[in-house]
Amino acid sequence: MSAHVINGKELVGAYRAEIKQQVERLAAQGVKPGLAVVIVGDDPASHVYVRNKNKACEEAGIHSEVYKLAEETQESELLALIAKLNADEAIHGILVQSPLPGHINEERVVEAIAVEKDVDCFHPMNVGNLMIGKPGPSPCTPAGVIEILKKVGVEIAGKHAVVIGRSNIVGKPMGILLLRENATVTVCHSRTKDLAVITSQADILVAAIGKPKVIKREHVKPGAVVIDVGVNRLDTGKLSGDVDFDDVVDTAGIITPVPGVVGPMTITILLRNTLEAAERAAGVRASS
Ligand SMILES: Nc1nc(=O)c2c([nH]1)NC[C@@H]1CN(c3ccc(C(=O)N[C@@H](CCC(=O)O)C(=O)O)cc3)C=[N+]21
Repeated sequence: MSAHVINGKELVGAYRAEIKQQVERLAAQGVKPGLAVVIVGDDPASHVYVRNKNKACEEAGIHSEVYKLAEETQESELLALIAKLNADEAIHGILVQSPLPGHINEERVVEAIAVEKDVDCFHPMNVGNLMIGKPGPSPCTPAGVIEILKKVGVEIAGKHAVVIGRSNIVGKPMGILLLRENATVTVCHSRTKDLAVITSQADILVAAIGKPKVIKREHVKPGAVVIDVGVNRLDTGKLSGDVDFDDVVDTAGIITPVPGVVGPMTITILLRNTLEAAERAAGVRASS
C-alpha cells in the first residue's frame, strides 16, 4: 500500500492563517511583531531562504527588516548591528542567517543576540531552557516536525522515535522535543553501526542527515511515519530530501515530500517564535 503523502500547502497554509489571526489580535492591542534577518555574504541558497522568510512575514502581518551585509564585513560591524537591533523596540526577533563567512566567529555572534530576541533558539541560554523544559523559543525545524506530527494526528507518546543526525540545529533538539512528547528516543549518526537495524524499529523516523536519498526501504518499518528534514540541491538543480522517496513510499505509512513540508513549516515556527517574543515583550504572554 502506498503511504499517505502529507500535503504541505494545506497543512502549512492553515497554520500560517492561525498565526496571522494571532498577529492581528496583538496588533489590535497596539503591538506589531517585528523580525530582523541579517545575512552576510552572497551564498545563493541563503538568499533564497531569506527571501522566503521575508515574504512569509509580510503575509502574516509581521514587520520584517533584512540586513544584507557584504562578505568582507568585519565581526565587529556585525556585533554593532546586533547591539542596535537588541535595543530596537520595534524588533522582537533577530535571526542571523547561517553559515557566516569563515572570518566571523558564529558562536560569539549568536551569544550577542538578546536571549529574548533569539527566535532561532540558538543561544546557549535558550538551548539550556529547552533542555529542562522551561518556557522560551522553540528550535524552528524540530518544533516544525512536532507540529506536523500533531496536525496529522500522529500519536507520539510511547512510540519509538528514531532521529538520524545529531547537529545542534536539528538532530539534538529534535531528540529533546520528542522526549518531551513522551516518545522513546534513539539518536543515530554517522558512526552508528547497523543503521538499518535500528531505523527499521522506528514508529517515527526523522531523517536529518544532509545527504540526498540515503534512506531506502530497508531502513523503514512498514507503516512508519517518515519525516524528511533534508534539503539537498542535486546537480540537476532539483531539491531532494535525505529519503529516497520513490523507494520508501510503498513501505511508509505517512511520509513528507521534499520540497514542500518541513522547510515551509520551519519558516512558520519562525513566525510563531517572533509573535510569541512580541507577546512576551508586551506582557501578554506569561509562559510557553
Ligand atoms: N539562523 C538560521 N536559521 C535558520 O532557520 C536557517 C539558517 N540560519 N540557515 C539555513 C537553514 C536552512 N533553512 C531552511 C528554511 C526553509 C526552507 C524551505 O522553505 N524550503 C523549501 C524549498 C525552498 C527552495 O526552493 O529552495 C521546501 O523545503 O519546500 C529550507 C531551509 C533555515 N535555516
